[in-house]
Amino acid sequence: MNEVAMSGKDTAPSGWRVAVLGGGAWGTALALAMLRAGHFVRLYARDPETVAAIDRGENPRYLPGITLQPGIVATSNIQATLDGADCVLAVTPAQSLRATLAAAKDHMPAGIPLVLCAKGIESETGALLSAIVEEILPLNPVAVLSGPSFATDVARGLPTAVVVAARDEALAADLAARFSAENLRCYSNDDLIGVEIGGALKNVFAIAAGAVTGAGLGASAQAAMVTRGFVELRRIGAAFGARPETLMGLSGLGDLLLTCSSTQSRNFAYGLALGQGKPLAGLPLAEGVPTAAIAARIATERNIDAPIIAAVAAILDGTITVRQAVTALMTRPLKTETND
Ligand SMILES: NC(=O)C1=CN([C@@H]2O[C@H](COP(=O)(O)OP(=O)(O)OC[C@H]3O[C@@H](n4cnc5c(N)ncnc54)[C@H](O)[C@@H]3O)[C@@H](O)[C@H]2O)C=CC1
Ligand SMILES: O=C(CO)COP(=O)(O)O
Repeated sequence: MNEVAMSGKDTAPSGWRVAVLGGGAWGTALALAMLRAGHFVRLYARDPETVAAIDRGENPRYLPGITLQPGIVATSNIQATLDGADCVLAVTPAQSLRATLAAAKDHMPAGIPLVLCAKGIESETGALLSAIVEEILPLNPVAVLSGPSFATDVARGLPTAVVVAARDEALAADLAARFSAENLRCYSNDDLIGVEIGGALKNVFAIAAGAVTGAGLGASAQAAMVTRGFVELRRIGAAFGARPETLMGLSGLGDLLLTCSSTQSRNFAYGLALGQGKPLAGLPLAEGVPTAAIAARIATERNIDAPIIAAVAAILDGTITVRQAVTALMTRPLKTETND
């Protein structure tokens, strides 16, 4: 039976014209969240079938079983989506962000905020997604929305807390206030890089957590991996200038807690299949796959000790098995517990 997405705020949509780029699970869920927060929502999906489905009030490919509340204006015309927008949410996968922004560039109203909702690092260049926005759209302030938030939970209107970050504290606070609704609580943060890195790297450890579970290594191994993984996340974050306390928050620790413990996470599910030796072809998007390889390269280049990230990258490129990775991690020279 279909479950009707709940409506949060009762306010008439006197709000912003919000343009959502991306008609997948997260783009559609955020479009619903923006409707509930009182905004007018246009959504760009490149696939006409997705547009037709959203017009019918569903997105069965990406959000099966969820009925969309009316109000999302979907189109495959990116210019029409962006025309007159007050704010843009970029919700295509990290490795597609550059292409999405290139398509948006000529139609982007100057000065309006671009809110990154994808989680990853560009695998070819090692660029953070915010750097790609600043390169392609230098006239648009960049913000990031991140934190523990499964698209299906948000689409169903279940209580969720996220963080909205921008370098300009006032912009972050304004966006957080405008995006919040009864069941979406948005905190603000001026540590753009910290919030971005937390979301990008947690996916790598979600894959590792899934692999540990899939290989039947036990709950103790799982806890050890997530804890030591969090140390690696903070080391890489520090190298990019993230504030340590940011990574203790929703984007970072919060998202690790969620995605390292739930088969609802596509990254965890990907790792689970890896650990069980099951086929990987055809699995849904797992952003941690391309990000693991580039994060491992960044760690090597910057001389950051990140053995779990290196192990995930090596498992994914087929150099070692999950079992071999675990043996290598367990037999590293003993050392003092350093947590930074
Ligand atoms: N699904 C979730 O629960 C959450 C996802 N995210 C992040 O949001 C991002 C998107 O994820 P999902 O929407 O879940 O993925 P998805 O796989 O459900 O959908 C991705 C959508 O992007 C479209 N797309 C891909 N390349 C494109 C391009 N070049 N131009 C236009 N459209 C393109 C696809 O056609 C598809 O509609 C990822 O970085 C993910 O980590 C963040 C929080 C929650
Ligand atoms: O980022 C997410 C929840 O915060 C979604 O995680 P997955 O992409 O692993 O499903």
